[in-house]
Amino acid sequence: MAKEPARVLVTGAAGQIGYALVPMIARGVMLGLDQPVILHMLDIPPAAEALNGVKMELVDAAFPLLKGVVATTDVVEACTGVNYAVMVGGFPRKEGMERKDVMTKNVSIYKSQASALEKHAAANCKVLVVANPANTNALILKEFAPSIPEKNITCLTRLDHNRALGQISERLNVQVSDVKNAIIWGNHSSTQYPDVNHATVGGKPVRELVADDEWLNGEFIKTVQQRGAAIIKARKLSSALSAASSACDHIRDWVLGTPEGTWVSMGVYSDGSYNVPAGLIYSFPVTCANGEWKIVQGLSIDEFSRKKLDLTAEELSEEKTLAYSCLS
Ligand SMILES: NC(=O)c1ccc[n+]([C@@H]2O[C@H](COP(=O)([O-])OP(=O)(O)OC[C@H]3O[C@@H](n4cnc5c(N)ncnc54)[C@H](O)[C@@H]3O)[C@@H](O)[C@H]2O)c1
Ligand SMILES: O=C(O)C[C@H](O)C(=O)O
Repeated sequence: MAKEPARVLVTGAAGQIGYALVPMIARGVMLGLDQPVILHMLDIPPAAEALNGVKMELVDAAFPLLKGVVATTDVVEACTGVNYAVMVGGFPRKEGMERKDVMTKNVSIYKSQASALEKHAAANCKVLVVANPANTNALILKEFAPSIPEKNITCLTRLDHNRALGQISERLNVQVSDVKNAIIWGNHSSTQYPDVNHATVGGKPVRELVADDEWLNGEFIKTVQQRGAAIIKARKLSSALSAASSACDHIRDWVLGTPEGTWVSMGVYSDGSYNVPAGLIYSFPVTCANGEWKIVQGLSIDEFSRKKLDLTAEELSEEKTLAYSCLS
């Protein structure tokens, strides 16, 4: 029997990530090839015409899985009945800006959209925040939507995770699909810690295969941390196709499960695991089954890594304070 359509909200749908993301969702890349979808697309009034253009293209593409499109500038209409919410709406970082610079503009959006989601989304709606500062926007959304279970509110660090896999595959000249179990710890920012201490290729430790600790502890980390800025420098626009694709990876693995023996990175509400302060949205290694994520426990953390885990946690605590000061 055919499945009931799932309602998927994309905010900021007239923007560049939105434009890459909605056709992926309509093709089944996010929720599977047997899952019909109804897209709810939200943007702000100045983008209404462009949003309508995206809707026209979705109709023109005749996606078999797409059972309806709601394109609106009304946040209540956009949030009503949605099972998944991909929060992309906001102001992107431009060349020379740090993520903190977009804080003031973006956290207030997340406060007001939290209430709309809480009141109007379907019960058990799963939320993925993409817009920067992603971890802190997700935290604000969580705090201003207290009845949404905290396990349902996440942010995107899968792009950083995939970037780490990509860098290792290029360095070792192996298929990216053979590189497993990298970890992104912390903030989706330049303090994130891309950790390959537990990563493998064909079952062999990446650290042994690369055999160059200086590169792994230096250039590799920096490249992943700075990749967003490098894309902005090259394109004069921030990453979009890779962000959209990684958002699909994030939701797909969350809903359909991670493969046996594989973990991924997700920004989730910290429960204090690995001595990360509770009450932050922090990126951890997770496995997913039955629609729930679980932090991978028991990984060894050496002294080098400990410092990096703490540094990015400190930045997130500072962002939290700054976010609240922007809202008051
Ligand atoms: N977490 C990640 O890995 C990651 C990766 C890339 C980009 N990003 C972030 O994603 C966000 C979107 O990037 P983009 O390149 O698509 O930007 P964009 O400017 O092309 O699109 C953003 C869209 O959001 C809309 N918008 C603004 N305020 C809104 C509101 N209150 N409600 C609904 N929509 C609203 C804008 O009108 C615009 O259409 C940025 O914050 C960017 O920094 C995050
Ligand atoms: O770096 C940015 O501002 C854009 C995005 O977060 C990215 O990582 O590509």
